[in-house]
Amino acid sequence: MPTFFYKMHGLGNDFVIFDERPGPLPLTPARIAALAERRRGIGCDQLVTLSPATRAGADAFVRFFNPDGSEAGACGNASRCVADLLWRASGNAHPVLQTLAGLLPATINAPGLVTVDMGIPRLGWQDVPLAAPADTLHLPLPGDPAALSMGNPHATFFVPDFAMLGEGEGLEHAPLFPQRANIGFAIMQGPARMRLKVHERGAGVTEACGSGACAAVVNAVRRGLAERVCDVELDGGMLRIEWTQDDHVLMTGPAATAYEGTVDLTAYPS
Ligand SMILES: N[C@H](CCC[C@H](N)C(=O)O)C(=O)O
Repeated sequence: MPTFFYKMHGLGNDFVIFDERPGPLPLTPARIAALAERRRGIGCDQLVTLSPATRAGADAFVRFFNPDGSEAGACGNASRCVADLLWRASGNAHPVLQTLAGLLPATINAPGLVTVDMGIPRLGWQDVPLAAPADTLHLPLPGDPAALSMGNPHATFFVPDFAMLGEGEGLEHAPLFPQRANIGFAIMQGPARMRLKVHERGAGVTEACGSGACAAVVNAVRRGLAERVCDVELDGGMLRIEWTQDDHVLMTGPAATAYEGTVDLTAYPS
């Protein structure tokens, strides 16, 4: 029985998206991992599902799964893609995504150019979360990172170059991060621009990380390194991030459909 899916990406951070609003699909962590695998499966950085919204005002309940089968509370690039998908289906240029991180209002600025309100950054050590009390602006780790949650855990290292990138795997699993963490490496290029690479939790280094860009800008502002509106250059392209005066993080960038297809889910291990 073929199951329809969308293959989309935000700056090369790519997604397989299943719409379960008509009915639930037999997706298990093992099957998600198999579908995300780039040789024997479809291949993606995250697998995304849409389900019927359970909160008033939301258009869909959106869940994000890493290639290792773990679930993430937020995914910025996929949120832009889902907003674009919802708009194309409904004509509503202001879709609202229900996620584990909360309700995310989106705006379709133009076809393929989307702003998502990623919500309020959580700055407390218990919010990230960390394994023990700590100043989230200066974690007790070599390299002195800052940390926060955008609904998923992020640590940001402010660095002169990307020599530390290979340490991302070990840092993701540091004991300080009981739920692991996404590890960002940011090179400031002025108060309104940074270059960022992210080793993503459960996925490794990706071409772009939307929630990581949000986290990096908020952490840079907290450190006095950036203004509240900052352009973030990732390997896959540019995002514009604004940490508003009322504490919301707005992320603006592209969303693209690569192709649509069908897959026999039962052909994959459950
Ligand atoms: N790997 C992340 C989820 C995907 C985040 C990234 N693709 C984005 O655009 O925000 C985590 O486990 O928290």
